[in-house]
Amino acid sequence: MNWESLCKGLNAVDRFCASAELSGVQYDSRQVRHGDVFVAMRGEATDGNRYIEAAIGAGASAVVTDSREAYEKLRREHAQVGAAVVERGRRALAEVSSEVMGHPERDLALSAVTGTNGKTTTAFLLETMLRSVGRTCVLIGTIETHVGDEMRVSPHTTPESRDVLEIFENGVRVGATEAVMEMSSHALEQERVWGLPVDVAMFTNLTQDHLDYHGTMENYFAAKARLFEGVGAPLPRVAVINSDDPYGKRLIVGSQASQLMTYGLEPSSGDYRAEEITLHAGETRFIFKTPKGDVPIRSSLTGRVNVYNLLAASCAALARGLTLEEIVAGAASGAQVPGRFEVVPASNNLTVVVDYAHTDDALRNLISLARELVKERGGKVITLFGCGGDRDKTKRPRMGRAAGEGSDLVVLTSDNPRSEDPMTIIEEALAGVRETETKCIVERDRAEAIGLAIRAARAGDIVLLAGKGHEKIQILRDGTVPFDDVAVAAGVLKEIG
Ligand SMILES: CC(=O)N[C@H]1[C@@H](OP(=O)(O)OP(=O)(O)OC[C@H]2O[C@@H](n3ccc(=O)[nH]c3=O)[C@H](O)[C@@H]2O)O[C@H](CO)[C@@H](O)[C@@H]1O[C@H](C)C(=O)N[C@@H](C)C(=O)N[C@H](CCC(=O)O)C(=O)O
Ligand SMILES: Nc1ncnc2c1ncn2[C@@H]1O[C@H](COP(=O)(O)OP(=O)(O)OP(=O)(O)O)[C@@H](O)[C@H]1O
Ligand SMILES: N[C@H](CCC[C@H](N)C(=O)O)C(=O)O
Ligand SMILES: [Mg+2]
Repeated sequence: MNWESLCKGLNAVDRFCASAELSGVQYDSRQVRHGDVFVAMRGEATDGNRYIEAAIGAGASAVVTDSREAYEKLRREHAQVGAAVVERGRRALAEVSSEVMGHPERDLALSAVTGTNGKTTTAFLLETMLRSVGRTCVLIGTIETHVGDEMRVSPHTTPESRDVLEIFENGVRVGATEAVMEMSSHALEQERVWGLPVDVAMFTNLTQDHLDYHGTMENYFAAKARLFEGVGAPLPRVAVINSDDPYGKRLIVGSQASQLMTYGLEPSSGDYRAEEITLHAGETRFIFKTPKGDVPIRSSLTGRVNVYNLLAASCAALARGLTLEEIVAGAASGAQVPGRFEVVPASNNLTVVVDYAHTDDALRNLISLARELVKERGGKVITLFGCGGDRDKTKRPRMGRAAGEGSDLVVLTSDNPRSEDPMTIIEEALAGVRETETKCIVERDRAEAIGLAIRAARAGDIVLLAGKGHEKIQILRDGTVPFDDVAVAAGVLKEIG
């Protein structure tokens, strides 16, 4: 690709078309290789424009900048380098990446899921269903990225457009026809998904999280709603929306998609419903009621929240052309989603569960599920949790309260403290636990705390290890260390025999 032809198509305020061959696109100067175009964007932590010299030093042939000043400097000092100044860096990044990579997004039918909780699980479920009918898929989300059969680790839930498009391009190469991805509110707000044509858009739910970033629930909702408006792309063809959720109801009223599929458990709500639900540890069954007929769904996922996730994925699978029978088979073939109600094998009648609940709503759902499961055997619910540092502080006391309200014992510990003092975070969460009568043990060291929680349990009890799910690291002020709730719990269980 030649910069001259690329920059002619770019929606730039001003540009300088030096003759340069381009090999790739980068938005991080540290990744630039010879012949790349570097897109310099202002951020919150720093400003990509500060790294233009470094990018040119690393071999950038052209620079797209969102700073007039940087553009003028480039023109004065680097006449051999192509340059363009744009209004919005992330939009330009998406447009340039798509052009350079040959528009891979046009070759994939994209299903995207947003909402506070359930995105990862729903995306996994839909991918499983699509794969079960032989389609080759790309999956992008919090835990893993899949390119056909290849598995990669995910640095972000929703990467920058350049990285999404590269994954798409890799997918197209191996014959993928479908892409399933989570779209986080951060990514929608920042337009990391600019220009991606969404075929099926799914909404799970909206409850409090990320107010450090969005400020208010209305802003947070507006960011999520952007998925249904098309971000630099046409409106999604099909909107799949949870009609039991108050914010879902608002999306339904405003929906302009040519096909709207509403789902829920409440009798008066969705066109696609779950009835006759039976919930056990490791098995969920319900009748999937649809305008096209009713079928029995069985899945190895646990809990009511997963009925919602199964409904969302099933609706999306229908929209992607699967039959009801194929959906039944796909749901039954789904394996464990890592760190989502993952039961750690134990031989002593204790149930230890690792789950990614990291909001008050998710904790409440998790604890009430555990309560249902121990009810018959008269067991107790022991909940271990912590709150992430450098994240929404207002959710801390809410999480504390949610943990205290439903549990028989709370063990309050660290999650990922990041740059914050772990004890300060714990104090903020403790204020919420103290609003309840429940006994609370505080232990800042998560490994120690897991030991305390499991050792406090008796046969028949459930121990919930919440917040870190699939994560394999702990992010501390002094650095990042390997950490795995499942492995730590398995170690303790082995010790106590
Ligand atoms: C708040 C937020 O979303 N921040 C993300 C955002 O940062 P930013 O726009 O402020 O960018 P910045 O760090 O100031 O850098 C500006 C520019 O300079 C560039 N740069 C920077 C340094 C350098 O040496 N050279 C260089 O070129 C950067 O690549 C960037 O293009 O863009 C950066 C580049 O992609 C991300 O690394 C960064 O993620 C931070 C680390 C983060 O923690 N993000 C989280 C909150 C996030 O996005 N989470 C959601 C999921 C949430 C959920 O699942 O509930 C996600 O989608 O992952
Ligand atoms: N549909 C749902 N409604 C409410 N809570 C849910 C739902 N699905 C899952 N959860 C809870 O939320 C946790 C996270 O689930 P999941 O990873 O699927 O969500 P996510 O939206 O991808 O989260 P994140 O934004 O942090 O990546 C689960 O471990 C479970 O406790
Ligand atoms: N992806 C989300 C969830 C993080 C979960 C929890 N382990 C934490 O670190 O707060 C975030 O970055 O806010
Ligand atoms: Mg996720």
